[in-house]
Amino acid sequence: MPTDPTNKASTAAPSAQVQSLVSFLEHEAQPMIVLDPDYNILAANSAYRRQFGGTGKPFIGQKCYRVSHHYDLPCDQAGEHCPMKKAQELRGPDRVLHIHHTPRGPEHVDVELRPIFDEHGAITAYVERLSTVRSASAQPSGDGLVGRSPAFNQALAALQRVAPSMLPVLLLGESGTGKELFARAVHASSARAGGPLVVVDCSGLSETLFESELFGHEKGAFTGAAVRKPGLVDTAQDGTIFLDEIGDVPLAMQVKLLRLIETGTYRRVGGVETLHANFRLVAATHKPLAEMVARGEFRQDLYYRINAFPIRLPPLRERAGDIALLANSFLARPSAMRTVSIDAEALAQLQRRAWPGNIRELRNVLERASLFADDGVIRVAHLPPAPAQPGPAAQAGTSLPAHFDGTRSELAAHLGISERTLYRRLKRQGLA
Ligand SMILES: Nc1ncnc2c1ncn2[C@@H]1O[C@H](COP(=O)(O)OP(=O)(O)OP(=O)(O)O)[C@@H](O)[C@H]1O
Repeated sequence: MPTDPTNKASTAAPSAQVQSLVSFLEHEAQPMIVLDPDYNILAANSAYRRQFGGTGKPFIGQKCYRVSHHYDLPCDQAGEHCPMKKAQELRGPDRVLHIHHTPRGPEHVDVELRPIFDEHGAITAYVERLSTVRSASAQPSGDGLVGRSPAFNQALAALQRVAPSMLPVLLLGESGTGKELFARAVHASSARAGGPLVVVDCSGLSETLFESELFGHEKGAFTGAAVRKPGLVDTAQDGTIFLDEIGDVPLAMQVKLLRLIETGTYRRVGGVETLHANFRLVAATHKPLAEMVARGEFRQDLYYRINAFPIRLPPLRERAGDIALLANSFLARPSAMRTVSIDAEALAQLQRRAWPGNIRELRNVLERASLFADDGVIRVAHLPPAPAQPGPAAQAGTSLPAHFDGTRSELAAHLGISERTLYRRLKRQGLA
């Protein structure tokens, strides 16, 4: 196999078995390396050399944990999951999501390791296949999901597993934790990425409105139905439907939703024809659905259907390690009118806050602070005063001010919550 001379280092000559493996892997489209059982990289195929080999540093003969992580110890001794350890124990393949150093900076990489056995059943080598994860960024990025903390990586690893399947996904997380962004990433990482993604906000929709929005209606189905209207299920053919705040679907509608999911069929309002749906379901809620089932507020059968693959999205306070990365991402957004940075003291203060409004609140605080940063640097003085740490009850539902002079969207921005969430809360308090 032709190897880059700069990447050669002294290592034992690979066995004939490993040599034939290497030539077999050379023209695989995905980056692959061959490792000995002592973590040494024996060979890399051309796709690996192209994608990961451009640092100018040698990697053949080097330890995999040095090259990919700049660690001096194997991953498991550095507090991470080591797929080689696991593959050795299982005597089979293991897969893990890691952040690797690459010529482009840190990147999320999906790593799969397979052991290679000799005729006596001993492991002689491992083949590692690497796929760069495109649905999230481990360095500041102008758009999409960013994050690299263990709590974020866990949710991302789950997303990577489920996205290519047709399984329904349930995203569970507080307001502003990125449920919609995750739903978009599930769609974009699936085989349906070329199809539509239809977002349905289930909160604030009455039963009849929900039904006609979802299933559409025939001409004359009800007063005002002057023409036949296709429903969101029609629009989502060959794509994904994202049911946001599924916990708000009225009980009577839950039966129809269940039938749609179970049989893949539905009828327009006022129609007799049975239509066939073809969509992948992603649902989200900030509500404790299991408790709602116990209280009879949510149908158990529907819950089991949608809960096939739950992913918990961590609140920002559980991923404070991502605050600098998120802040630098928001400050680098193309919407920013000029380049603004944040000083270390202001950043440290942001890292100590509780963030009941999660990432949305962080984004709003930074946008506001940018307007005060006349010399292009956000300092502590530009941040809104840190609110007293709220108790758990207050955290569950940011309390609304008694009086506010401004529009609904200004009030939402002021509270660091979405307009949708504000509407829900106003409704709950009988104000909407
Ligand atoms: N991991 C992330 N990286 C970058 N931006 C993020 C991330 N997660 C969320 N955001 C941003 O935070 C804001 C809130 O995200 P999103 O609307 O997806 O949250 P949500 O959980 O659906 O909120 P709600 O329940 O209130 O509708 C958006 O501006 C989104 O772009």
